[in-house]
Amino acid sequence: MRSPIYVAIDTPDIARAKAIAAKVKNHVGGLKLGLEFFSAHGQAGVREIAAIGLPIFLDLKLHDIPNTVAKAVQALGGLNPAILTVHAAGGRAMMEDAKAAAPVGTKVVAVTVLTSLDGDDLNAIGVTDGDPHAQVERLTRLAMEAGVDGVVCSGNEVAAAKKIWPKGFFVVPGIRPAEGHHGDQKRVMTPRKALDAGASILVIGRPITQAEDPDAAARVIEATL
Ligand SMILES: O=c1ccn([C@@H]2O[C@H](COP(=O)(O)O)[C@@H](O)[C@H]2O)c(=O)[nH]1
Repeated sequence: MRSPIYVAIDTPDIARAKAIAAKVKNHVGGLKLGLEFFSAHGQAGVREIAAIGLPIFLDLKLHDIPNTVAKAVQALGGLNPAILTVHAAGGRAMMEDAKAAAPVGTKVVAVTVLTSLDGDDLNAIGVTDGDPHAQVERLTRLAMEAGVDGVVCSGNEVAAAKKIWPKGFFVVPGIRPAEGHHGDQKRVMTPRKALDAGASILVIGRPITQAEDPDAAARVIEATL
């Protein structure tokens, strides 16, 4: 069975991105490319990384009016990403139109509450109950009604999201293999606990990419699953 680990290759340096991808390719399930890489290298860069042969998760977190997002999804369609993200906060019509515009084999997944946000951050942007859990539940229901394939949430909420949407696809970032430095992530969980709670895939960046030996780091994490 394919590993649930998708490595977040967050760098604008294409040589470094290729080197990391080549190192980890035998022990992970896929590669995630996000805004940092895409802003630097666009679709041509994505094709170069896809040539390594692993499924590509294009994490662009699209968030705009429905027509604009649908046209962007259409423009990205030729890349046939395995997974593509939009923001659930863009609303139901935006998610419906994103799904309708995506290629048949692409899972469209909606970001609920970024794992870098906590209750105080939510209060500051007007989510008045300031409760990440409640907001993830609310946006999971909306994403399910909109007909996308699943949601992105932290390991802390994935069990509740799965209860709402048993057939959903759950992407869990904010993965930290051990206690210690979380960087900018505020809602974190270990890989084992996140899988047990219901994650479909685990997104792991710096704990692998910043390791001296990224392949060894991926294998150590895989052994805990
Ligand atoms: O809520 C979210 C949504 C996406 N991400 C992305 O996942 C990786 C996490 O990287 P780490 O280095 O493991 O922290 C990164 O690419 C984010 O853009 C997220 O962290 N949280």
